[in-house]
Amino acid sequence: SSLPTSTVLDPLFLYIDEHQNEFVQRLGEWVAVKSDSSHRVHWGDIHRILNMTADRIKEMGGQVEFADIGTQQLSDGESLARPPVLLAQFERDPNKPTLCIYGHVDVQPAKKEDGWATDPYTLTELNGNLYGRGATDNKGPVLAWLHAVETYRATKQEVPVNLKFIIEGLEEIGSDGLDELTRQRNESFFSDVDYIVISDNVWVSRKPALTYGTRGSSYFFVEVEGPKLDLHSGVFGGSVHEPMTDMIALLGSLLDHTGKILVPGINESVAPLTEEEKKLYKDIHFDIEEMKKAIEVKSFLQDNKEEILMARWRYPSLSIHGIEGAFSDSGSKTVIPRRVIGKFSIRQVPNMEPSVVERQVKEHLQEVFAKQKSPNSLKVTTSVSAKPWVANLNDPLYIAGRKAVKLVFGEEPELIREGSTIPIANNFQEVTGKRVMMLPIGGHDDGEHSQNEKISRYNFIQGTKLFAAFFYELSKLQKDQ
Ligand SMILES: NCC(=O)N[C@@H](Cc1c[nH]cn1)C(=O)O
Ligand SMILES: [Zn+2]
Ligand SMILES: [Zn+2]
Repeated sequence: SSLPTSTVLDPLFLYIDEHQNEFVQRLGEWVAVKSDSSHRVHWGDIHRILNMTADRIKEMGGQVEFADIGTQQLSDGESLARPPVLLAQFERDPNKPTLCIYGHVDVQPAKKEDGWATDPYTLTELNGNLYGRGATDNKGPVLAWLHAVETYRATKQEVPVNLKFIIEGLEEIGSDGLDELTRQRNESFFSDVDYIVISDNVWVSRKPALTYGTRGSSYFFVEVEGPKLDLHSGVFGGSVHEPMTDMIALLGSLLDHTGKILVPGINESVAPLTEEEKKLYKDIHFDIEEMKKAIEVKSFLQDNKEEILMARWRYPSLSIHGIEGAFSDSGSKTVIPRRVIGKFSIRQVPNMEPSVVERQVKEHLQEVFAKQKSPNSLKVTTSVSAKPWVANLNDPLYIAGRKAVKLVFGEEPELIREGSTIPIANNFQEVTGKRVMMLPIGGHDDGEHSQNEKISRYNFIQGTKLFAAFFYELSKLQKDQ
């Protein structure tokens, strides 16, 4: 509309402020659903949260479809039907641009005994923060989008863009099946989409941000199998090749104490740093001391802000996550585990190619294992295989994002990248050819994947306003062109 901005947005912002307790309550209902995708026992809860999402969309007049995405091969050898992907759309006006919003409603695992201060599945408000698994990753932001739509409807204003939603339940384990669905629906669901926006990451400081890059990821399982049963270390220690000893040699060969990946070929494929790119890091707000305090570490692997951010965003990293089968309870069991599975992942950046990285890692591990001269068996498998994503910052989508941030937060957004992975981001951009932007609302200290994950009430509510303002700015973009 040609109405002044404040005439359109003020009633929306007022509604959001006045209904914030309902919005928080709804987030509580969503957080209470244990939709942890890492284990099949919780997949029923993924179906439940997808149904709850569909119900909200239907209540607001949207049409929903549950798209089948096949079966998942599980680590125990069985296969299981994947929870479907929720595709939704609202009434279409050919004169409006079409925005497709992607999000996920599955979560990382969480147990109170991992060290949470509150029950992870009971949303708990403390000092302005809403604690609970999925509060920021990614139930809070998905709900904020839906609340932005609700706000337009409740204040009797037309949503100024056509809206589509893609909501999935397997993001945290790599979004398997969604790439294929994207290809299948490229000529149908995606054909009239102009823009794709994702809000599944966090700011890097107290300043709001727009995100133009994410790292890719490959996840590795290294299995070493030896004796038929676990053995007594007093009887067999010193006379058998222990699977765990092989495992330590394998995992210990992957990176050095500076964080440098030692797998041959990996670092050589990283895109060189240009002077222009280097400049982008200078003005980013990132307080090293505050971050050290927040996560209680004495130092980082790098010494200055630019190097820390580059290590997070534009260089690869390798993290070792765990060893399945290793004795990990408290106490002092004197066992030789018969079979152990090491788990690690490599975050990837332009111009790395996951399939090449996976081959390089397998060859490296086989070489190290051969030197062990062990009779045990080695098996290396992979999952996730997600490419990095980088957008063009000059895309008009970023102009609308900038304006919306300015309207709600009164300041320019920081232009940032993200160290974590949205597996489908690159796929959306490459397969559909549509413009993709990330518009985060989570705070820099939200602790995604950690104990005590949270989103602040401020970010959740201002984030809802940001999304409402973004619809408006996106529609103006088209008219101004
Ligand atoms: N908020 C995005 C996110 O946390 N994504 C996961 C995706 C992933 C990568 N490997 C397995 N899952 C992440 O860990 O980055
Ligand atoms: Zn996420
Ligand atoms: Zn996540």
